[in-house]
Amino acid sequence: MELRMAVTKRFGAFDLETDFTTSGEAIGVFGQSGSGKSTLVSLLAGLAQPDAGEIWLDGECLYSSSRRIDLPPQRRRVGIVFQNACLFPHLDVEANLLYGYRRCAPENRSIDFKTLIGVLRLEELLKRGVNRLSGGERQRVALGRAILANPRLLLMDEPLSALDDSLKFQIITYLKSASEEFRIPYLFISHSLIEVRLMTEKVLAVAGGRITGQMTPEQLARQRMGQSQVGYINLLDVELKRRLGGLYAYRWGDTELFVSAGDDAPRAVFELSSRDIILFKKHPEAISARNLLKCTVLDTFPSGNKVGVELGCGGRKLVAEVVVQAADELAIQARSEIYAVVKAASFRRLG
Ligand SMILES: Nc1ncnc2c1ncn2[C@@H]1O[C@H](COP(=O)(O)OP(=O)(O)OP(=O)(O)O)[C@@H](O)[C@H]1O
Repeated sequence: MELRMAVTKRFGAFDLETDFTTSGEAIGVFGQSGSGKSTLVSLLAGLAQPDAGEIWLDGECLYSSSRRIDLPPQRRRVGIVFQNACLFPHLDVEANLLYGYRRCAPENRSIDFKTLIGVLRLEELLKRGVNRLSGGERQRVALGRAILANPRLLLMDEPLSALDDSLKFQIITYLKSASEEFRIPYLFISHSLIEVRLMTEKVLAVAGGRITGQMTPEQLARQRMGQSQVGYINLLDVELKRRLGGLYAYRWGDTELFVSAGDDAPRAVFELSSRDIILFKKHPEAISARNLLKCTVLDTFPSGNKVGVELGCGGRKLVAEVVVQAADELAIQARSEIYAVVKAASFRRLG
């Protein structure tokens, strides 16, 4: 997918002005509340009109003020999933889904209904009224309806914001697998850095109605680490090995991690703040913390008044942070060996 948006739009005191080109299959739009993310979505989908400029999607002009082009929403082939599923309350799940098909020109109806309901696990819900669905089920139906219209681009505008944390991370799996299965690229709009890191491979950062940069989610996370209350959040994808009394042992790359907040699910994602990792130059003796990880320093980078330390650990990476004096005392530099110590209680389960 290739998108170019060079547009201006003024709403009272707020003015949006963008001039960017981006390409990819999983792109994030990240910014604080009021930065202009939803305005971008509306302009791209044709729900609002720019004051001036041009919008191009995959080589087709959707909007041009100078050439007087303004394709109506249904001809843009851009699907949207909003924060609140916006389903038709008087229709059941199946009828809501089939509405997506009706929005699609017959020559573009290439999404197989059965495959879709399989991917989104909606088989059992087809005859249910949408008012009797949970928040997560409603979002799966909204996603299915948008996909059945076979859009060339799916806009997901804060699709997880209205969901509980535990549900959010289940829905992420559906969003990603449906987009991959049906090869539909997406723009994922969110003010949550964690969501953007889990969902996208490239991010457009938005602030005050401007695109302030394009970067990888990892670069964005490091950029924001210094200003964040919680430092850098490591995301660890783990597999359950065994239970040990009150602890759970997980495989993370080639490393075994001991976690107190585990459960019996075979796979999980845990968060670990860079501030909960203590670094030792030498192997410490007799410690109460359950995780002692032998690491190699891969990189160091400034982060506010601290130093970010990227560690290689059993084939995976972790980011820790230390104050400048500690970095000097420990002589932390690329390729040096170091021990990272983490308490079993420092991991927080996502989902
Ligand atoms: N239809 C409108 N009329 C007047 N002002 C609007 C309209 N739509 C958006 N705005 C204003 O434009 C600015 C950007 O809003 P927008 O919804 O795009 O931000 P956002 O980044 O999506 O925020 P949020 O994450 O809270 O949804 C806000 O100041 C908002 O009040």
